[in-house]
Amino acid sequence: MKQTSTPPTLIMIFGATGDLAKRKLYPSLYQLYLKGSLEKQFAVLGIGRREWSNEQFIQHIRDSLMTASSNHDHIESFIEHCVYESHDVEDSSSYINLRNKADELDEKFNLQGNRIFYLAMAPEFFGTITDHLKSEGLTDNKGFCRLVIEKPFGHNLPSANILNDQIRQSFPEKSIYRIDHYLGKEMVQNIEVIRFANALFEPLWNSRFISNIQITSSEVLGVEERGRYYEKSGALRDMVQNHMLQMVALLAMEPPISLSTDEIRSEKVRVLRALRPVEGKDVDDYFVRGQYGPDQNGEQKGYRENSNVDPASNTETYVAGKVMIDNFRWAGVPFYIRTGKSMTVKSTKIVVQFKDIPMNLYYNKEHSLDPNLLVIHIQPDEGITLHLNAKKTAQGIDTDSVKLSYSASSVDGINTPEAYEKLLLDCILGDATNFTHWDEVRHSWSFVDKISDHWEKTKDASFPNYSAGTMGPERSDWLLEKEGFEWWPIGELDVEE
Ligand SMILES: NC(=O)C1=CN([C@@H]2O[C@H](COP(=O)(O)OP(=O)(O)OC[C@H]3O[C@@H](n4cnc5c(N)ncnc54)[C@H](OP(=O)(O)O)[C@@H]3O)[C@@H](O)[C@H]2O)C=CC1
Ligand SMILES: O=C1O[C@H](COP(=O)(O)O)[C@@H](O)[C@H](O)[C@H]1O
Repeated sequence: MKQTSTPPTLIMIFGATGDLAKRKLYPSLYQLYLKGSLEKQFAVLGIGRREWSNEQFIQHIRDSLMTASSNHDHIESFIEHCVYESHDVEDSSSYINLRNKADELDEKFNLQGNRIFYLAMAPEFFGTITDHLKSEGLTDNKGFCRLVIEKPFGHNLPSANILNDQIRQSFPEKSIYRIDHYLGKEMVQNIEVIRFANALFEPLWNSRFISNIQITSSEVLGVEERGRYYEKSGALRDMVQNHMLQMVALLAMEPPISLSTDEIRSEKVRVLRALRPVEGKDVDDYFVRGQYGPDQNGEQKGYRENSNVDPASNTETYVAGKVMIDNFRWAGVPFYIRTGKSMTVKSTKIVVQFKDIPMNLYYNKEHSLDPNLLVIHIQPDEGITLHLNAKKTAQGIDTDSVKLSYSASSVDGINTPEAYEKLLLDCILGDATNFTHWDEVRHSWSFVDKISDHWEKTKDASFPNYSAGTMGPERSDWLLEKEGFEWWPIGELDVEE
């Protein structure tokens, strides 16, 4: 089935031999190709350091697609559009070869000079690459030039600032597509629709009716082979600065006056500007950090036992926090967030807990009323569930909790597209709505830096403080308990199909 058709495009992937390209980018491009979203006029120019022949590259893509896709029928025609160029991004002299190759592909596939430069490489190379793309004339083409940048965008605000200044020398903000793959997830995109397309929710979406919002993104996997990266990052920079705060912004923003990229972004920025800064000793009241140790049976190893990890590492693999938004709508409503590695379940869920009704007519000693909840299931299940109270089917007026569920996969009957597929398509179409603007990045770092500054000054002597395979350190329960709340057990809230 043909989706939206796209303009002719050359997609230059820097880091074409790497993990991200193999696991996400080629399968996503192939899916777009299968759906007819890539016209015949497209080409992929893969760039890596290793000296591969074109045949080796094509075999690499074939392997990736054979594993990732269940439809192998069009692999051979797809890879006819893929070409490899060995190139060290630090070698200024070889950009001229790249330019020639890009021009050749332009002509061969009639790409009308449209180019996307996808930087799927370590961030230390981003600035060098963009400098050279401009100085060697790769951006002097007659079509559009877009730059896709992978995370992490800097390590803190000062480094993000430097990086931003550098890439802005070569690309204007409107041509920069900073990836946050959570913004490509179906149910993250659905947050806006649930809020703004339902008369039922929007009038209640404020501090008068909502008592707290909980966002959990838990992973079962540990840090595995990514110790080198993770040691410098930790959960706060890896997940909170980007994905978690983006979800907070989408949940908390005011209705935009239109669905244009600029209007949505500016509402998100206003939320990020309103985040209550947490610094110094206050960090210990608002945030909890954790690091996993081995599990009770010794089957799963602890974080400190991973390769490229300091055996006395102070890096957090878990963060829970209370985020306050100091504006009129959200005064006094805590947004609790938590994310971590090596936890019990792989799950991302948002639980919106409504305030209790003013007087419970149905209260008796045996049972109290459950609060109304709206659960937004981001992954692995996708959908929404509304938890209500209704009369028990029996004599009397006893109440029971009931759930109204919508499961995206069972209703729509299709697998939702992978986040990267949607984001690549958006980029080819020139829609930057689901990418992060510099202002969002700037405010997120500013919030997160104050927390990491405090943590860097103070070692956590209790690390490791949760066992692999559990829901994090006990102190994260205290964070809610002291305010009369508790984490909703996300493992038990699955959407009912
Ligand atoms: N992997 C993932 O799931 C995710 C990755 N990311 C981000 O994506 C980016 C890439 O990650 P990932 O694919 O895992 O990294 P890899 O280490 O697997 O790949 C790195 C790539 O960079 C290339 N490279 C390194 N140095 C040079 C150089 N001097 N000149 C040319 N090419 C070079 C490598 O080429 P060669 O091997 O030929 O030397 C390789 O293709 C990172 O920013 C990461 O943070 C973000 C989210 C998820
Ligand atoms: O960006 C990242 O996200 C993944 C989690 O993504 P998900 O789509 O599987 O929820 C995380 O594992 C990784 O550490 C982080 O860099």
